[in-house]
Amino acid sequence: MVSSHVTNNVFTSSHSFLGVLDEVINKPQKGIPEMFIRSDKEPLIDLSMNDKTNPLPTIPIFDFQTLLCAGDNSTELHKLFSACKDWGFFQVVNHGVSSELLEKLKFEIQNFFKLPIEEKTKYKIKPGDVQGYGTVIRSEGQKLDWGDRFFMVTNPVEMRKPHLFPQLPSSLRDTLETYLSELKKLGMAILGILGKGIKMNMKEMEEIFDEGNQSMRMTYYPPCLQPELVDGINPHSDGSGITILNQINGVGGLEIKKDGVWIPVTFLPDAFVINIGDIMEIISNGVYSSILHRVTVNKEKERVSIGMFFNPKFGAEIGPVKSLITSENPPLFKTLSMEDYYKSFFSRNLDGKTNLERLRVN
Ligand SMILES: O=C(O)CCC(=O)C(=O)O
Ligand SMILES: [Fe+2]
Repeated sequence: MVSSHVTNNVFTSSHSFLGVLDEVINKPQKGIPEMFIRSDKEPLIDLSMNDKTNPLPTIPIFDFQTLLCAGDNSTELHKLFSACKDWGFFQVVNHGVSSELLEKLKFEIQNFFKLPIEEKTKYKIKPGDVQGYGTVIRSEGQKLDWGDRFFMVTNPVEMRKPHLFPQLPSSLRDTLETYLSELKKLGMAILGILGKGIKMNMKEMEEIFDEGNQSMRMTYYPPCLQPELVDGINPHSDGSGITILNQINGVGGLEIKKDGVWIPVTFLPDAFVINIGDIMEIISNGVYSSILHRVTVNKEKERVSIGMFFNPKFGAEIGPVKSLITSENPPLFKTLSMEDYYKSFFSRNLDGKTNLERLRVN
């Protein structure tokens, strides 16, 4: 059994599947294999309903530079805090990450997924692990997503697995390294701002996330002849504090569940989609919402995305922040170590909000 070389078996699994592209599309077979067909899938959104007279709501958009300069009681910050409560998702523009870097990243990631199977197999998730190329299979009959993904921990640097990040093609590795450091700055700034909305001082939030654990998932969603049968990614909430998602090639498909309705996240060039994860819902004692989202796939076009997950450091305790707890406002979630949190999170597949529900105080 191979386990993370730093932590004791918190990132564990049984075995894995490489990907749709190499195991399905590039092999002769008829129709969509049973293991991808979701009989319980909620129908795709009928976009013809999204007309000018009756448009679907769209997730809020913020200018990052404006947020940075905004006073604690400004309308702009209040709008942001409301977005985190009501939507759990927002987009940021003017974030300072250069278009050149984003273009380079797009080029490198697209090329990576086009590598021959032998190259990608080098990164395949090993038994007992959850990091690497592919999808973890935990049970017989498990349904698989119509997406090829590569997940790994990138920070702290000593937690990188020697056969993953350090072995990536050097041009991808260098570009990712720059991207990760740019996103770390952005992520920490956003976390600090979000802290203000729950009456935390910036120090408190920084202490939780500073030198934290960051991971990333790159996903390639191949086109599918019967998109209504499959999920690009099953409805889930993220286990992170926050996630910064980059819709690399501009092809949509991300949808979030708001007030019982699936709403598409529109693509905005050079914008990042930011969402609240389960850990932030816990820390904020339910003030901020970690929202269900899914990816639907497309008949003609492939979708490529990269998400970066910002988590507290190992050794941190997570639980509702003390400044929010009063006798009228008791803790809604348990307090636990990050290690126990990861054990619980990585022992299951992404599926609804099941992990968060387990951490709720009865
Ligand atoms: O590809 C996307 O748009 C979303 C991916 C996602 O939700 C995830 O990786 O957690
Ligand atoms: Fe997600």
